[in-house]
Amino acid sequence: MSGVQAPGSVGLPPVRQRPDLPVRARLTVGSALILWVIRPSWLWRRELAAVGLLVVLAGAGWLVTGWAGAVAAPWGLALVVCSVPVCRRRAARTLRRARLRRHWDRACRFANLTTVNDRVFRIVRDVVVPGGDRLTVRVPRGSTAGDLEDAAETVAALLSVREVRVRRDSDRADRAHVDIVRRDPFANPDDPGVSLPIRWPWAGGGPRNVRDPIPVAVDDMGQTLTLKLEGKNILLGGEPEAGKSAALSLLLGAAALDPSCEIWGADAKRVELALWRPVMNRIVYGDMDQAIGQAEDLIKIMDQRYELLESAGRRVLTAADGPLSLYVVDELRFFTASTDRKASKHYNALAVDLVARGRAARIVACLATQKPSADVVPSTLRDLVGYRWAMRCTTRDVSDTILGAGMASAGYSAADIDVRTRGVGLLHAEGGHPRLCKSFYLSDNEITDVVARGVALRRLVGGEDWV
Ligand SMILES: Nc1ncnc2c1ncn2[C@@H]1O[C@H](COP(=O)(O)OP(=O)(O)OP(=O)(O)O)[C@@H](O)[C@H]1O
Repeated sequence: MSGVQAPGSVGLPPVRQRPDLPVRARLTVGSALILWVIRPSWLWRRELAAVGLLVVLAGAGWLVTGWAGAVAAPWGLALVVCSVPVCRRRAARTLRRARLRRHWDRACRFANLTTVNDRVFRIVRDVVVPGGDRLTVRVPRGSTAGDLEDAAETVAALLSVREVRVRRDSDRADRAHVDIVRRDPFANPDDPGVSLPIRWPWAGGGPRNVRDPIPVAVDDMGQTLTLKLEGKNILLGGEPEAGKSAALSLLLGAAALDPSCEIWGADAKRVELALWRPVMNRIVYGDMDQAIGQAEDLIKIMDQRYELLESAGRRVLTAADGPLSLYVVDELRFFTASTDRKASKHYNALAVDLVARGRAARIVACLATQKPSADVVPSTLRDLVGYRWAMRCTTRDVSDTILGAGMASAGYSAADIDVRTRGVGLLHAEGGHPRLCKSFYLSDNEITDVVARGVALRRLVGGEDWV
């Protein structure tokens, strides 16, 4: 029998063998019962309770009407549970949950995660999400969330799932959050070559406040991800057709639905922002001089806002001081690395200034580019951006230029994204870790509808005297 314990026979002998402890424990009848009968049965308690209930019913039926009742009573209950949808769902959920806990227990034991007292990471909460299961587990005494994180790959193999992710609870060291990723929620089982669009939750609603968290994507566990634009800038990169413009259109949609928001755009390809034109304050296409003029005008507005702050003796602009200005650039490369090098140098200096000083002046830059290399996105510009969103990239290096150096080696590479799942990328917000997600999608018809509502809202509000 394996198991060791310090001298003395009080308490439960450890099941896991610890070679550094010299004395083998003597299993008493009580401790053997706990280890080999009570604890394993506890994991089957729901099933045992169900069987017990059926046996009691059969006994009661036998007492009342004999054998006919003994057969009819348990079958009757089973029939009721199966035919009433609420009962059926509850029973299925309970059995599924019990099975998950048994599999989890067994995986932890095989992954050598038991403590010397035969304890494992205990599930305290489990939620079924589209990508699999999201658990909160209690860390047993003597272990840390890091132990589970180190064994995540072993646990994933034991559970036969795609991936197991572990995150320590930020408030409690004895709690960890575990994502059991069972399937790819972005895959289209009917036609893997077609990326199924996910409808944007704000597509059909009324006016919005652009300062609220904007839903932009769904992560691979089915959770909605939001971005708060105020005080931030965003850089989107990825190979052609990866879904950058589709992601940008969500930010444009949010801005369009907030009549107090100003939208400025620069679109080298003309067609990407064309649909948004009716709600835009100013748009330039592939013209360097116009793009420079537009950036200079935005800088003038920024300076005016800082002057307003200075004269008011304040440091923070509020919504009452003026609109939030969204500066959207689709295909940044055209402006930052054009054939006219002098003009591009000038534009780069303006763009860096806008991104660096614009945040406090309520100017938010959203920059999209196919090629985020150093010659296209000056590193000074890239380092100032709070949100980085890497759609599928051709190489790990390109992915790193968007997300930050070392991210690919840390396991976050947009080059690993399936080429068929358009709109899937890694979204990295300051202070967090990149999250695999798929952006919501606005079809051309939906964009037209959002724009029409944006125009109507602007007409309603009209006549405001902003700085
Ligand atoms: N979130 C999404 N859901 C479903 N399909 C998407 C999604 N995002 C993009 N797509 C599909 O991918 C196509 C290309 O998207 P998009 O134009 O946004 O790519 P892009 O990266 O801007 O391309 P380019 O760099 O050539 O401008 C879209 O027409 C659409 O069919």
